Amino acid sequence: MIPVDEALQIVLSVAQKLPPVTVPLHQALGKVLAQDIVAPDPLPPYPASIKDGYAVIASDGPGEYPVIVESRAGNDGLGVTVTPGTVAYVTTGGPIPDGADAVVQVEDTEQVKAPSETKHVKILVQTSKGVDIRQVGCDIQKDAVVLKSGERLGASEVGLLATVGVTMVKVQPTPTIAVLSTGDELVEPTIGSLSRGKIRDSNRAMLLAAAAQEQCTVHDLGLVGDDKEELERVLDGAFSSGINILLTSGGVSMGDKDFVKPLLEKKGKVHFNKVCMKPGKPLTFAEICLNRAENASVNKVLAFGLPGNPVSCLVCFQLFVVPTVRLLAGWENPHLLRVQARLQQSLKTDPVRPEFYRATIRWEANDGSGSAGFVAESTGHQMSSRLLSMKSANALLELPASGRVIPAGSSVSAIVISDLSGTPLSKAASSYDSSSSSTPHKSVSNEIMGDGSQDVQFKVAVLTVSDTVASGAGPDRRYVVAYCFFKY
Ligand SMILES: Nc1nc2c(c(=O)[nH]1)N[C@H]1C(S)=C(S)[C@@H](COP(=O)(O)OP(=O)(O)OC[C@H]3O[C@@H](n4cnc5c(N)ncnc54)[C@H](O)[C@@H]3O)O[C@H]1N2
Ligand code: MOO
Repeated sequence: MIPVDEALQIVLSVAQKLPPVTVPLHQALGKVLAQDIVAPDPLPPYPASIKDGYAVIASDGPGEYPVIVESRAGNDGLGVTVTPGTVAYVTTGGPIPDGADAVVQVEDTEQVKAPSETKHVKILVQTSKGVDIRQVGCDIQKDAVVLKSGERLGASEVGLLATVGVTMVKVQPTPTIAVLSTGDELVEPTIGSLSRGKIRDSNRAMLLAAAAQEQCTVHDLGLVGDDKEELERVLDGAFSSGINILLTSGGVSMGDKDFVKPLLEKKGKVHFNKVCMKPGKPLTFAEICLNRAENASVNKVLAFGLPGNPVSCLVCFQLFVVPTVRLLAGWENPHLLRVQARLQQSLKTDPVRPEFYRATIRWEANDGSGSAGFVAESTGHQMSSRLLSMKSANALLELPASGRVIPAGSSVSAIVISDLSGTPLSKAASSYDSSSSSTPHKSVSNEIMGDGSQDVQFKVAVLTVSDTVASGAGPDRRYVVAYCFFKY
């Protein structure tokens, strides 16, 4: 049995970043950039109005002026010059016509009954040069590096790519993962009534979901019985199909039909086959090198023999496979986030194996120490067969092996295993006290959860409404909004 840190170090030293690929913008979300992105033009590309109002010459001061042109977002004011004693109507984002050097917002003006055909307006305030004008390049300068190789692309980064006109982008791909379950006791989840000795396969669906959550491309290799030849045939097929990672579940312990380990030994190099951890002791890791005839390049498959117990299986996925996926996908730091959390109840530790204890952590204004911090609540009985203990867990508490009891209130290291933005709110933060406020507002989360339904689905349509964009004169950032609704 090797320690967890050592095992993870081995895995990460064997794993290698995948070669970059070029993808269209809509496939870039969540990927790591493999090139610097330079702005080919400034933003705004022309001096633009910050307000709906009138472009003026500041030194003209308050008074009544003819409106010589209307420069809406788009190109309406092109070729017209504002001369002393005249103004131009402008809308937010619209180009400032030549000659004007400030904008007076509509609220500081008054419409004048037209003395002639030309519209007139009364400017009520004294402004000064540059007011309410975005100068060329004030948001992004021409030739500025807006994104650097190695940065991960979220919604705002996708928006920046769109802004600078990058529609094909070089990124690190995410790995392709194949998943299979082994065990004669397993039947497909579609089976309604179970015959004696049979259970439904939870791990394959779970691992496929977990891999998809990490943005991997997934291959379902199905269910394989405890049949060595059949298992070897499926493994061979998987290895030659161009996958980066193979995940098997079950068949890695000491049973007479645990064929995964001997087969991985036959196919490649097994780096370790037991890790000192609870749960997950029989975790096996192997490196399979394949010479692919077409280009003679060596293709490497990282194979994880995950334990069959569902909790052990998913804990090993989190602790070992997630950092591996991140490394392959080019993350600078592939390690999982750790925070400190205070125990809500005392916990007995294992005398031999460090334990990764399933817990729900949440932020409290007073974590019990008098200061703000995370508190950790147990998800209940920690048997490695009890997947319910994993259900609401957003952290794995790292409990060192000592056999002793860690008292409630102690601060322990918690490995974050899910997006903390979904973390339950503390009572104080989530409750809406109607007596203390006359505002009829309720938090959205309270409203959604109030009727007990968590399965609320939203359909979101995103539309850009802009003359500037429609005329091709400005960037369309609807991707930024659209991608905010993707889970990744
Ligand atoms: N003599 C020993 N026996 C065991 C040891 C040991 O050290 N010596 N280790 C135990 C530990 S710890 C674990 S964890 C399990 C892991 O065993 P395997 O990885 O070989 O898994 P199986 O024996 O195939 O299954 C274990 C358990 O999980 C259920 N299972 C398996 N696959 C699935 C699936 N896809 N979906 C749902 N449930 C699944 C299976 O029915 C068993 O109940 O070994 C201990 N034994
Ligand atoms: O090591 Mo096992 O995964 O405890 O049940």
